Amino acid sequence: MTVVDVRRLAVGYDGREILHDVSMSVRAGEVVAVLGANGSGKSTLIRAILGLVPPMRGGIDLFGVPQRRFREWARVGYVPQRLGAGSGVPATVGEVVASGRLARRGMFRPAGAADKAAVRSALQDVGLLDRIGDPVSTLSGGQQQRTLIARALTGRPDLLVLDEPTAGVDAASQEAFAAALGRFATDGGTIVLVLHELGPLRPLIGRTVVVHEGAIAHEGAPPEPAGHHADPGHDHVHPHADLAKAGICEWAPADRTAAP
Ligand SMILES: Nc1ncnc2c1ncn2[C@@H]1O[C@H](COP(=O)(O)OP(=O)(O)OP(=O)(O)O)[C@@H](O)[C@H]1O
Repeated sequence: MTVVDVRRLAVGYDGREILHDVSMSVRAGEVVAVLGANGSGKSTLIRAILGLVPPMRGGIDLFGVPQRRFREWARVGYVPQRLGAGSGVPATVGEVVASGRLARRGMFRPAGAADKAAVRSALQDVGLLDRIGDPVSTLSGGQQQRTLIARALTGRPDLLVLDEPTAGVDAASQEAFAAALGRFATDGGTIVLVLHELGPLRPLIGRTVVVHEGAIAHEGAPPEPAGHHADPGHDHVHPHADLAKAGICEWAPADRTAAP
């Protein structure tokens, strides 16, 4: 089954087109990483898939249904880039994660035993159960990201969409993150995520898609780590040396593979 089908999509903001002609599809159970230079439109593609930015042209189907008619949003979990520092909301970790159940249970029905169990299980999954009662503001950036993935997991989605979930996240959190995503994928979940570096997520990724100049410039299996690139700290995304050489993949030469 095709979970996400994007066809000849054009999207932009205020009439300025960012993505001109993007086609990609993701089958059930796939884990697809979206790569590309800063500003290439990766987040815009993710937002379009989630229905947060309307298409200018082209079409998007979710679970075989045209997006404008799609209503089963509880099947889709979203992990945004950041919690939003200084949002001023003194929510606890447990409350943030519980908010991921709202789409499932409806806004006005009180949380039941199943909701509470799902929250605890999702927090257990990301290694933060002991922080359930703490304000999220007291967590590190990586722990906040883990809270967001627990929030997405607690809604028991079929599709998880994540926007640079590991950017600037400490190694322990990245590992916990990778483990939680791995369990989700093993259980048959579908994942689309924007990444700068494959890092500990590399073993999970089945396919990479490179966005460049508003279109998909390359699609393929993730690169195997080789030589010094396999060393810790050198696990950077540079699968497309040919694109880099041709000058159409500007992020590839900008990675830090040349560092000692
Ligand atoms: N809400 C918005 N309104 C207007 N322009 C926007 C908006 N969001 C993004 N853009 C512009 O769209 C382009 C693509 O941005 P987008 O965030 O999709 O890129 P990205 O590939 O995710 O970048 P990064 O890797 O830096 O997160 C950029 O030029 C950006 O300035």
